[in-house]
Amino acid sequence: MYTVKELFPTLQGEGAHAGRAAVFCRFAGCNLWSGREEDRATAICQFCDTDFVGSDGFGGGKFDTAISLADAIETSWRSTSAGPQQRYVVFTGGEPLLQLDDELIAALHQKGFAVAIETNGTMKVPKGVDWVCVSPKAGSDLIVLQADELKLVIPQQDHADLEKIMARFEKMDYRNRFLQPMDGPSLKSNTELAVSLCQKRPLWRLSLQSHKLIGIR
Ligand SMILES: C[S@@+](CC[C@H](N)C(=O)[O-])C[C@H]1O[C@@H](n2cnc3c(N)ncnc32)[C@H](O)[C@@H]1O
Ligand SMILES: Nc1nc2[nH]cc(C(=O)O)c2c(=O)[nH]1
Ligand code: SF4
Ligand SMILES: [Mg+2]
Repeated sequence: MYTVKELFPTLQGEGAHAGRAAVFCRFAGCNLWSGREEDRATAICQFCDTDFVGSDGFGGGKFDTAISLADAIETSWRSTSAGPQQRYVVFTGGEPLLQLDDELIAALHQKGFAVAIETNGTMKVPKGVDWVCVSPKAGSDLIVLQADELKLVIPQQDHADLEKIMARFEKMDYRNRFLQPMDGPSLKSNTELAVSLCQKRPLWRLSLQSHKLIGIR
């Protein structure tokens, strides 16, 4: 059984595939925060911008089988009149690796989808995922040390430590590196910080949450 908070067609807003048509499947639940506001201050991850509790969002629900969820993803893709080419599904959450399994990946490949994930990098990635975006969280144990894309939300700690952390990630095996300004009350100054760091360290590129800028999901 898979618990899905929401399922919707949109454009990937972030990172290397920004602008690409995709179905987003947001699984319920996360291992770094309960999702309840009263627990935020004591959570490992405290800056989350997402409601991933329950299954009551647009297109959400409980899916008994991999086939039934893959069918719903295909229906969502078709709902925008998109053709059969470049089928792309992004699993996010919450933490998608709590639920994504081989059977679901196989069912989507069968339908011609490329499978992407947005993960906090604390859980093993199943074989067969076509695009892995890791977004590490300070205070958690990062185990996904190789990926297509690293997306570091900044700042998560003292600015003095930030460049040291970036230097460490520069030596690791990530094919693309992004800085994404943390949304919240300091978004403007966080964006300025990200711009100046990308200029100073050109192994990094800026990732804006472009879906928020244009008011799409
Ligand atoms: C809601 S998370 C779900 C996937 C996974 N749990 C993770 O953290 O990567 C999706 C993406 O949004 C980013 N994100 C969460 N809160 C954010 C915020 N306040 N500002 C900018 N990015 C944020 C995460 O770092 C991650 O890259
Ligand atoms: N359009 C759009 N792009 C996204 N990229 C990552 C997202 C996420 O919440 O994981 C996200 C999202 O929620 N919407
Ligand atoms: S790890 Fe991801 S889903 Fe979980 S609380 Fe942090 S940003 Fe949100
Ligand atoms: Mg989001």
